[in-house]
Order: sequence, then structure tokens, then C-alpha cells
Amino acid sequence: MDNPDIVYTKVDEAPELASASFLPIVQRFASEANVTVGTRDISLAGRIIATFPENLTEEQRQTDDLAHLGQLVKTPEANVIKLPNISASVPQLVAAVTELQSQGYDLPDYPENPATDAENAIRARYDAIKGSAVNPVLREGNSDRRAAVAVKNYAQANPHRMGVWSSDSKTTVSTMSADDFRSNEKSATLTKAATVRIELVAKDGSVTVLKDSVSYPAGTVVDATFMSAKALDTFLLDQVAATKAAGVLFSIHLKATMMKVSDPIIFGHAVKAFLKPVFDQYGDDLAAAGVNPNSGLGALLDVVATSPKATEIQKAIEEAIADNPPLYMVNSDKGITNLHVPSDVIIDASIPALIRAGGKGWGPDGSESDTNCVIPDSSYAAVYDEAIKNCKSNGALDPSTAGTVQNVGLMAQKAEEYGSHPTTFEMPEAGTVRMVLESGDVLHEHEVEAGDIWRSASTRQAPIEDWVQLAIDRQALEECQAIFWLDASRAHDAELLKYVKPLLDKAGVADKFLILAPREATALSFDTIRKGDTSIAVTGNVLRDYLTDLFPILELGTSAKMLSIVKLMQGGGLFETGAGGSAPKHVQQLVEENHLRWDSLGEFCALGESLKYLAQVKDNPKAMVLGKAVDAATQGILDNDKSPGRKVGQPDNRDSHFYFALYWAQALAAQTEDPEMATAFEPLAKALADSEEKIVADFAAVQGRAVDTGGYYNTDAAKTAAVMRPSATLNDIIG
Ligand SMILES: NC(=O)C1=CN([C@@H]2O[C@H](COP(=O)(O)OP(=O)(O)OC[C@H]3O[C@@H](n4cnc5c(N)ncnc54)[C@H](OP(=O)(O)O)[C@@H]3O)[C@@H](O)[C@H]2O)C=CC1
Ligand SMILES: O=C(O)CCC(=O)C(=O)O
Ligand SMILES: [Mg+2]
Repeated sequence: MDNPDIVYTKVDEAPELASASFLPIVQRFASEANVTVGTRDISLAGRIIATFPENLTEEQRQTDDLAHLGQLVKTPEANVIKLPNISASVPQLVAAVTELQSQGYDLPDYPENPATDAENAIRARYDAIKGSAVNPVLREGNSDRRAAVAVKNYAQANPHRMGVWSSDSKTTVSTMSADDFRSNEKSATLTKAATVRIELVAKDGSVTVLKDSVSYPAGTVVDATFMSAKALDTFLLDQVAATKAAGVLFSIHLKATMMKVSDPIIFGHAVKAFLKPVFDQYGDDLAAAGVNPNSGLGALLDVVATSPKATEIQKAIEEAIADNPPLYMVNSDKGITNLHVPSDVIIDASIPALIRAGGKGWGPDGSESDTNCVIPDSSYAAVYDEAIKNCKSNGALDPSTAGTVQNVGLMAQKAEEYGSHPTTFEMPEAGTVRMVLESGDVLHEHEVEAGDIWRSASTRQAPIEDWVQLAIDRQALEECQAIFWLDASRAHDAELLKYVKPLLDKAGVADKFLILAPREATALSFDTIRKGDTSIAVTGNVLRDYLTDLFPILELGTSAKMLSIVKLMQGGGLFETGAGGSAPKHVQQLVEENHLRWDSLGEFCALGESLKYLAQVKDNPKAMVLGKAVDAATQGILDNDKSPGRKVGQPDNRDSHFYFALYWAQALAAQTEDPEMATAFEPLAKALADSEEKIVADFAAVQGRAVDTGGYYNTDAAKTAAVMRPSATLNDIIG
């Protein structure tokens, strides 16, 4: 497969709709610098199609673009603009398969309860698509996420609305105090390369191999830990009762997408705890009907409707819910609760949104209320607890004066918990889990009971060293506060510190960095930004994810506006667009009223970086001219307030792309570095400016009616283009 100069990923949902409008503009402009911009499909539907070629016709088949990109990012040639894609929960995966089947793709059903070898094989292929299956493959480098200076200045000058925090808010974070992943963690650094067998030795001495031949290079930090199912259940039942007593909403916040093995199981425990009387009385009936609590209350209700005892069980569910505290809602109009779908409430976006709203969640009656935020594992819960306490004491953060928290994140080569799903297991029975080295020595072991969730995570030496260097480089550039968010009392962090401290000493910069546990680091970072200053958070992979939503959502209103660069370890660049997700709510709004509120600022920032990077590595000065003009265009969008409005009737995503093209062309026509390019773009700039009124009117005219893009997961390209490119005038100019 020949690679274009820049790969622009084909994804799902709102960003993919935006691409239908934006990509033709990018390709047109790039062609003037002989830069090719092509797509590779990493969408959920595309990945499903690529997985089952033997079921499909020649025309339906697709190449495995993710595998291709996975190779590309390990080469210096990589220049990839990565848009956010769906990390599918089981309900999303099933919905995508159902849609593709309805479109004539002869795909197998997702086997919820595989019984035969053939079903197990299908299930294994689908499970490889499930959850966060794309980012860990592409992220062959560490993460540098921050707000571009222009974006930050704009946010200060045009602060978004913030909810009011009162000191007597009853919103809290609740987390386990023992027997969770945090407290059971063991960690060791391998002095030489090793291959490990993970086994469960049952009480009767019989051995089950959970995973054979897991190889690690020398220097790898290997962790093992487990969450006790009993302790989790006790904790969850206590929380349901405590939430009711406090008179607030019950909510649970997990990362069922990225932590695709452990977190759906924890979610299932929460569903069972919330419906305890139902499971106590009808457990056998629910199992017989094929209920899997890990898929959520929504799927449970669908399955119950098919049970012979449907009416009886439905009544018991209603009673249990009525007897419980009110649930935090995803959509109160549609009755979709926090417990309906494991991927609807994702902790990195959900808690920051709640903090932005003054600590309020939406209740079943559609009104705002204080909330108990249940975060079972205590490894990182202190960050949100401290952030909430900070807002209770000091009020909401003021985006007009707040400084900024940037992030340097350890991410490469599936670092830490986010790489742990192949080595995460729900214990089939009680016993001892052991990680055994080839020598027979035991690296780590834990006594477990049936149902406990055991996992091992690893972090390699080269990514750790690269991460520390990136932190040193960023701190030297910014000359600001920089904090390693590491907790010396936690097993894994203590091992990391054995790398970090000597590397800082060796570089002679130890005095430029603080090392603080997450709670203390949160407190200090809030103090710093409340004073208007900058702090660099140097974190592991999970906090990279959490903090690059938390601080942007408070400072900028959304993480969509972040610059997100992954400097690949083998050379090459991966430019992620924003730090948020694929905003399913935005698709719904487009389909219902033809308004797309998706903000492509993240794409603009990534495009500028990608072009400038290309200019350097391919020695293409025209690409540099294009890239610099992207920065001017982005500035123009901000200065002239051309970002999309939220409501139907306001200018939307398509308008913002038109203005981006206008400002981009004007900047190119005005620059003097490359007169040939200036001449080439002059007529385009003029045509766009002359037609402004007509094009904006074309866009305004289509809003307010339902539209059809031919599918949700697998949209029809022609129908989508018709919806997203409704101005014939603009289309003619772009060509
Ligand atoms: N890098 C990646 O590939 C990532 C993928 N995901 C995936 O995205 C999906 C949704 O995840 P979720 O956690 O709900 O997060 P999202 O970031 O998609 O949505 C949360 C909210 O953030 C706001 N938002 C996010 N991006 C934009 C944007 N570009 N313009 C305007 N507003 C924006 C919207 O707020 P409002 O509704 O108020 O307009 C949106 O509803 C999941 O399938 C998840 O797996 C999630 C994170 C990263
Ligand atoms: O890959 C995913 O599922 C989410 C990634 C994410 O949230 C992030 O990197 O910020
Ligand atoms: Mg995230």
C-alpha cells in the first residue's frame, strides 16, 4: 500500500461527519504544495469489515488499515493525523454489526455466550476490535498535550460559562480504602529480559495457565495487582445506601473503553449491587435468559423482555430502582441512566463535565443535583476528590484568569494500566495467581478468591527514558513549574522513581522538578493556575488521559481544542486532534436538525503541526508555508469568533470550515516567502471572499430539518457528502 504524505484517519461519529466537509478543503490546498493527503480507515465499522473478509463479497471487503498504520508508526516516514474513534463497548459493537448486517454484510452475530469452538473463535476476533483497540496500536510514542498559546489567550478573553460551586455542595468522590488495585499492587523492575507464565494454582493444587510466554525486555517495570470482588460488592452496597442517606444522585465513573476487560466487570458489579433484590430473587432466571450485567441495564431490560417471567421481573426492577437513590442520568428525557451502557459515562470526560457544572449531575426528573461520584479503585480517585474539594473551598475556576496545566504523558508501547487487558483475568476459582519466570522463580503472587479481578501491567525502559527526556525538554522551553505526579508510597510509582531521579540528576535538572503524589500534585496545580501560571504535569498513562480532559474542560470549556502531539520513538509524528472523543450527542443533533456543533479546532491545530513537520522531514518549504498559514487561519477563526454554535440556526461546523478555508487562502495569498504560492492562492482567496454571503446563506438554509447519512456506524459516503457539503458555490470553488 503506497502511503500518502499525510494520513488523515477515517473515523466515526461527529469527527467523521466533520471530515466530509473539511478533508476536501485540506486536499485542495495541500495539492498546491505537492502534498498528498490520503485516508486510512480505523472506524469501528471499517475494522469489523476488515476482520471478516471470508464472509464478504469482493466489493464489500476492506484492507486492514489499522494493521497497516500500526506498522507505519514504527517508521520515520509516519505522518498521521489521528482523529478520535469509537472504542466500542459490547452494546456499541453489537449495534455496529447489526447495522452492517442490515446493509447486506453477511457478518456473524457477536456471540455473547459462546458455546462451541467456532463461536469462541468468532468471539475472539470480535474481542480484538472491542474497547480501545486503536490508540494503543498507534501510540508508539509519548504524549505532549497542551493548549496552543492562541487558543489559551482566546479562552481567557472569551471565557465559557462555568457552574457555581458552593462550599456546602454535597457532591463527593467515594473510593475503596482496601483490597483494590491500588492497595494490592506489587511491582518489580526486571534486570534482564524475561518470559513469564501467569498461572492460577487452585486450593487443590491444580494449575490453570492464564497466559503463557509473556515476554519483556530488560529494564521493564512489571506490576501485578487485583481487586477483591467481595470488597467491591461490599463497597458498592455501602455506597448505594450512603447515597440514599445523603439525598444525592448515585453515579459510577469508569473507563470501560480503555480498560476493556476490568472495567466492564466492575460495571457489572455495580448493576448487580443496584438491583440486588432482583438478582437475589431472579438470578437464575436472568442467567437463563442470557443476561450479562457487564453490558448494562439497557441490555438487561431488553433481555428481560424476552423472559417468560418478564412482567414479574420488570416489576421487581421498578421496585428496586424506586427504593434506591436517584441515578445520575445520561439522558433524562429518554430515561437512559448511568447504568444503561458501560461506555456512556467515561470517567475522563464525565467528572470534569460535572466539575465544570458546579458539581451537578442530571437526575431522573431532568433537574440538576449534587452527586456521589463512585470511583471504585483508589489509584487516581484522589485527583478528582481534591479537585472537587478545591472548588468547594475556592469556588469554580475562573477561565478568564486561570493559567494552564500542560501534560507530558508516559504512553508509548502500551505503558502501564492501559496496556494491561491481555493480562487481566476474572478469577474462575480461589487460589494463588503467580507470575513465574523461566527459572521457576516467582516474580509476583497474590492469594485470590473466585471473581477477583487480577491484572498485570508493564512499562518498558525505553519509553520511560524518552518520557523523562520529553519532560526535560518541555520544561526547558516553558521554564515553568513541572511536577512528576508520582506517589512514592505506591509500588509501581516507586519503581518508576528509580528511573526518574537518576535521569534528572544526570541531566542536572533535578531542581527544576517536583515529585508529588496525585492528591498533592492536584492541590498545587490548582493553586498555580488560580494564580494565572503554568504547570507541566508529567504523568503516567492514566493521568495523561484524565488530566488532558480535566484541565482543558475547566480552562477552555472542552478538550477538543487541545494540541496533542505524539513524537514517535522511531521518528515520525502522530498528531492527535484534541483530547476528547467522538461526541455521539453531536451526531444525534445533526441527524435530527442538521446542525453539527463539533468544533474542529483540534483538527486545525493537528494539521498545522503535521504540515510543518512534513516540511522539515521532506525538505518541502511549500509545506512550511502551508503550515504557517494554518496557524494564521486558526487565529482568524478565534479572533473572528467563527467556531460552531451549539444550537440549531447558529453557524455550525461547516461554517467554521468555510471561514478556515477563507483565512487560510488569505494568509497564503498575503505571505511573501513563496511568491508562487501567493499567486496560486490569490484567486481562491478572492473567490471565497466574494462568495461569503452566498455560502453562509447556503449553510443556513439547510438547517432545521432531519437528514439521512445512510447509517450511523457505516455511513453512505455520497449521502454524507450531500449533507456536509450543501453549498454548490463552495464546492465549485474548492473543486
Ligand atoms: N482519542 C480517542 O480516540 C478517544 C475516543 N473516545 C471515544 O469517544 C466516544 C465518546 O466519548 P465521551 O467520553 O463521551 O467523550 P466526548 O469527548 O466524545 O464527549 C464529551 C463531550 O465533550 C464535548 N466535545 C468533545 N469533543 C468536542 C468537539 N470537538 N467539539 C465540541 N464539543 C466537543 C461535547 O460536549 P457537548 O455535548 O456539551 O457539546 C461532548 O458531548 C466513545 O466511543 C469513546 O470511546 C473518547 C476519548 C478519546
Ligand atoms: O482510546 C480511548 O478509548 C480513549 C483515549 C483517550 O481518552 C485519550 O487518549 O484521551
Ligand atoms: Mg481521554
